[in-house]
Amino acid sequence: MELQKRFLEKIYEVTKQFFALSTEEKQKYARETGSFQGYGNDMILLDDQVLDWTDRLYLTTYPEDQRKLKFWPKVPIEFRETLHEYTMKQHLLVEKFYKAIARSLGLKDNRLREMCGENAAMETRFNMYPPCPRPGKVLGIKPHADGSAFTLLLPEKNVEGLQFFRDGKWYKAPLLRDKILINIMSNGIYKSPVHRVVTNKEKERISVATFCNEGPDTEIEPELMSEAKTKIVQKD
Ligand SMILES: O=C(O)CCC(=O)C(=O)O
Ligand SMILES: [Fe+2]
Repeated sequence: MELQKRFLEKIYEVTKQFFALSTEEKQKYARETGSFQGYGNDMILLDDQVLDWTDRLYLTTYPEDQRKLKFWPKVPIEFRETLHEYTMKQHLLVEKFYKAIARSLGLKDNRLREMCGENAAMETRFNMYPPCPRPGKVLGIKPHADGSAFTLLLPEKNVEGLQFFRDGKWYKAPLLRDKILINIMSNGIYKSPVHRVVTNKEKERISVATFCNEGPDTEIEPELMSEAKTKIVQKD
């Protein structure tokens, strides 16, 4: 447990150190037009688009042959190695998680894994929200539901900001210490929660979100959910 805690701290540490670099240094990993990977803010899709109050680094981490290392920071020196280790740990967790979800849906243990394929894809987004002079006017991230099958989120443990929407109201997510929060896929049974991040005047906030999806060329068949639903109904 102590080891796990130290490892999660290391992820925060390298993330913080990366965002603390000069803009010039960070720009070496800048996102290219039309690509999601790299350093930078939102893709600009509309003239009057409101930008999120955030600095981001977005990287494909799995399968390994999909990585674009030119966007992987060389500074801090431990960044790449830490992200690789984190990805491998997350991959093991994802395997276990697929099993647990399949079981909870009344499906065979390997059903989701088979469907999502060995090469389930993972992308990691490092978010840094700087202190904001007008917190009431600007959001760190606008309301959204993650498009991933599920998200492993390492939220900042000292600074609040994440909120979830439920029954017409926003609720603050409690601060989590050395824990990963899992947001689950969207389907008729598990709902993908709408969330946002608010800003504050005093403190920067960091989070690391890993989006997990079925592998390339894989589609999750809609029948799976009917299969699951039927089983759940039969169980009741
Ligand atoms: O910063 C957070 O706590 C949430 C980040 C998030 O929702 C995202 O990156 O999709
Ligand atoms: Fe999100």
